[in-house]
Formats: sequence, structure tokens, C-alpha cells
Amino acid sequence: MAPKKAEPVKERPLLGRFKNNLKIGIVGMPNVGKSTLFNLLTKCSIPAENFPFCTIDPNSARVNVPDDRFTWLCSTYKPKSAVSAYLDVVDIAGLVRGAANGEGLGNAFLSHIAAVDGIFHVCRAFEDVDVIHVEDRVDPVADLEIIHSELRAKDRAKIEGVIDSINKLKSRGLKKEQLEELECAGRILEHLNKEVDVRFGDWSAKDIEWLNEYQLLTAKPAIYLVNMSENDFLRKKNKFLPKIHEWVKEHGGEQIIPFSAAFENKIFEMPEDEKEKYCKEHGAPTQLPKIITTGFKAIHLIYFFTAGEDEVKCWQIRQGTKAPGAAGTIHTDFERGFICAEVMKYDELHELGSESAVKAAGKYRQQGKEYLVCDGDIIFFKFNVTSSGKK
Ligand SMILES: Nc1ncnc2c1ncn2[C@@H]1O[C@H](COP(=O)(O)OP(=O)(O)OP(=O)(O)O)[C@@H](O)[C@H]1O
Ligand SMILES: [Mg+2]
Repeated sequence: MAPKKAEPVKERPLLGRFKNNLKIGIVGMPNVGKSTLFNLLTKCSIPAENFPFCTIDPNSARVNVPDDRFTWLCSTYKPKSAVSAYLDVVDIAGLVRGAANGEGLGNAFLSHIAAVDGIFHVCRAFEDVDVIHVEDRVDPVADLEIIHSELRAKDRAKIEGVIDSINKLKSRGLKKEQLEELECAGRILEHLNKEVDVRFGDWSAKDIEWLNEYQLLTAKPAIYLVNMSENDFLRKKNKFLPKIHEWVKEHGGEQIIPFSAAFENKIFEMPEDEKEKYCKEHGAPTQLPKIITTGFKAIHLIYFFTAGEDEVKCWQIRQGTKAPGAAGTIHTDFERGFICAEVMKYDELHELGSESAVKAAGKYRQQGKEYLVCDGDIIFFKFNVTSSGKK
């Protein structure tokens, strides 16, 4: 018997908004170092004049994403203008126990979390009698529990609201779509009642469509930033860290980045050569670039480059964007009149040294409408739009 033709594997959609301008929020208990980190990131931010149509409030910063590939492209093409990728970071006020019930302006702060796409979860692992802890003790694992149970409580309330509003329509008879939503909402609630965050559930593509409508707080990816004293950071030892690792491993195993806001502040003030010497002496580099790049990846952003003598630019798109959608980030005409994408892979250009060498090696490829753009692609789009707006 002829073997069955394999079903094409349908890629499951990702949880979260399908946009290019995604944000990450800094979340945690009060006084854990969120604003200190935010201010440090702001100092790495892009001058506002590069983004003339973008007003950013005092709690948001647009931070450059460091990238050696971008630096290399700029040194190779020597463009008149160079635009790096950026990460939008939002400083969110501290949450306290009971936030989901409105404690400490909790509901307002939780709504700020609903507006971001990922979370930098700052945990306090430094002891300092001068810095008050709202719970009168330093215990980062207990803090993690508090924040996570508040986020889940808020999600639960939202899903209960969805279920209630569909149930109210029951007497008039429910449509198929409403019955499906009710069934899915019931499963989400069951999942949350097991005290597990939504993002760790095994959801179908259809479930994810619903989840992406609700934008639940525990559906957002998290990165744990463990803020310790400078001393602990330099000696690479902190009494809370093993317990935090254990907790995170049991709760989805997302990435942990130990850092010290005190150390980062200190080296930021130093002249460049002194900073280098200090970091080298202690074998402890700044963690800010790692925090930025990890945050960018966590919210499923990637970027492609356009490169020429006029400009080298990073264009950020959500993972899973096809070539016409990527073209649309440059101009809607590029998407409407899309013909093809001419793509070079960064590694090949870097290895071969020039565009002509890439072409000569047969590695300059034409890609069509179905091409899934990869991080680091260098793309030239061909498009055709007539003045009447038709192809
Ligand atoms: N690693 C550290 N070691 C020692 N002190 C620190 C460290 N990180 C932050 N601090 C200090 O902790 C205090 C609180 O920091 P910060 O204002 O950044 O907290 P926050 O999380 O933004 O608080 P809130 O929720 O109230 O906005 C500041 O005095 C800051 O200098
Ligand atoms: Mg603050």
C-alpha cells in the first residue's frame, strides 16, 4: 500500500498580539528596583528626534537593541543614516498583595500590564535596611508567588466575566460560535484554577484565537530579572538565587538574568576606559544588553535589514511574518504591489564580504509571497504600483 501522504504541519499561532510595535513592561513588588532599571535603560534609549511621530510618556522608553550584525553592516556600507532596532519598555508601578481586588491602586497597575506584550519580572534579592520592603522581609520567592497569584486572579475574573456574559444570553439560545467560546473559556478557567499560568497550557490554534482576544496577563511571556547587591553580583553568589531558580523551573522554566541595579548604576557613571577596567577586573560585564536582547526575543520580535549607501536600517516584525507583510512595514505600497523579496543571509554576506560576492556564489535568492522572513535577513523588495493604485 502506498504510504499515506503526510498532512502538512500547520504551525500553531503564537499567543499575543500580531503587531510590530510590541512593548515589554517592568513588573514587580514595590521597591525592588524597577524604576532604577528603567532609568538605566532610558540612558541607553534612542534620542526622540529619530522618532518624530512618537510621543513617549515618562514611563516609557525606546531602547536601542545592541547587535554586532548591525554594527558590521554599518561599517561595511558606511551609510548616511543608520537606524537600529528598538525595544519599547514601560515602567509599571509596584504591585502588592490584593492588587487584583484593587489594593494599592492594583487594578490600574494591572491594566498597565494588560497593555504590554511581555514582562520583565524584577525580583528583589538585595538586603538593605534603608530600602523598605512592603512585606517587611526580603523573600523573592514569596514575592514571586504574590505577583503570580495576583495576575492569575485578575485573569480568572476576566474569564468569569466572559462566561457570565455568554450565560446571560443562554435563554435566547446560543450560536455555535458562542457555545465554542463558552467551552473554551471553561477550560481556561479550569486551567487557572490549577494555579498554572495560561501561557503554559496546551492550547489549540482555535483556543489561541480566543486567548488573543482576551489578552490575559498570564499569557504574556516573562523574564525574571534578579536584582542583587553589587557585592553578590561580583562574587556571583546570592543566597536567594538557588531558590529562585528552583521556583522558576517549577513554573515554566523561563529565562532568569541575575543583575545588580546598584552595580549597573555605578559603572554607568564611570568614564568608558575606567568602566572597562573595572568590569574586566571583576569578570563581571554589564547585563543591560543581555536584558534588552532577551526581552526583544521573548515578545517574539525579529528584524530584517535593508542595507545600502544611503541607509542601513533594522525593520522589526513579529516572528512568523511573510515577505509581503515585512515589505508593508517599509511602505504599504511595497506590500500592495509586492513582486518578490531579494534576500541575502547575514552570515553569508559576512563570510563572503560583499553583495557581489554573494551574487557570484549564487546565494542571492529571490523569494515569493509565502517566504517567512528570518531574523537577520538582508532584503531588497521589488514591487510595482501604478499611479491609479492598481498593480
Ligand atoms: N541592587 C540594589 N542594591 C541596593 N539598592 C538597590 C538596588 N536596586 C535598587 N536599589 C534601591 O532600592 C530603592 C528602590 O528602587 P526603585 O525606586 O527602583 O524601586 P521600584 O521597584 O521602582 O519601586 P516602586 O514600586 O515603588 O516604583 C532605591 O533606593 C534604589 O536605589
Ligand atoms: Mg518605581
